[in-house]
Amino acid sequence: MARDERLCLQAVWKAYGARAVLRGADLSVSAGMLAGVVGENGSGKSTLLRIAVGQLRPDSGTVRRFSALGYCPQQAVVNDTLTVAQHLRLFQVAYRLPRLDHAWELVDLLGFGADRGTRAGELSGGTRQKLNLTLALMHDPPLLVLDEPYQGFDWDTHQRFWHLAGRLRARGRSVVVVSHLLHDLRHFDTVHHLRDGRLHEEHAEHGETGHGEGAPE
Ligand SMILES: Nc1ncnc2c1ncn2[C@@H]1O[C@H](COP(=O)(O)OP(=O)(O)OP(=O)(O)O)[C@@H](O)[C@H]1O
Repeated sequence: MARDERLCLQAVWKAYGARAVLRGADLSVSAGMLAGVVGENGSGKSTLLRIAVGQLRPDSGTVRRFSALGYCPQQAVVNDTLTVAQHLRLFQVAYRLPRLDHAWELVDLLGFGADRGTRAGELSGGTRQKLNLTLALMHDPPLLVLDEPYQGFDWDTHQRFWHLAGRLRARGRSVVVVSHLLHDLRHFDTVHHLRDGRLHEEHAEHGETGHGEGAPE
């Protein structure tokens, strides 16, 4: 095990019927690391993340997690009949959190406090995604696995997300993000390109997150 490793996938294979999606994928993420997973549509990024968090079993290979995690799935898993505030209280119980201060800070940072009393089924797509992300982050776990977490975010919120990711990294959290956006690659410490079922690490030019993005604290 590498020093401070939080997540380790080795030789992971996964097929759906005859279609082999993952063919020996390896991924290692350490503490304080912001890792990007990129690849074409259908290359298997969500499959890889679902295996990484234990939602899906690989056909073969090993998956090891060395800490609690927060998972933001591509599709928000929320109950349309519950309000934003009710979701936070429900997850407070699930995560056994004494307080919701951090959760409400995230709501403020992502800018959807005005929707605290709105039912999830009546939220806009972007705001629903803000709730999805808040539910993954509110217990402040050491490992975060985020599948296109900013879908539908406006530009300002998108920038705030990267500022937040930079703060998490600075506090030693490990963050894995699936991204489609070329201009986001500069934020990552390592970029892992999923191609033909395997991850190819490409060296990030520079990690800029948290350094002068201009988003407020
Ligand atoms: N439950 C499933 N049953 C059968 N095939 C599946 C299933 N889930 C995914 N697939 C197929 O596996 C391949 C990889 O899907 P996956 O969602 O992991 O890709 P992705 O890289 O996340 O795609 P996108 O960029 O479009 O989100 C696709 O061809 C998809 O159709």
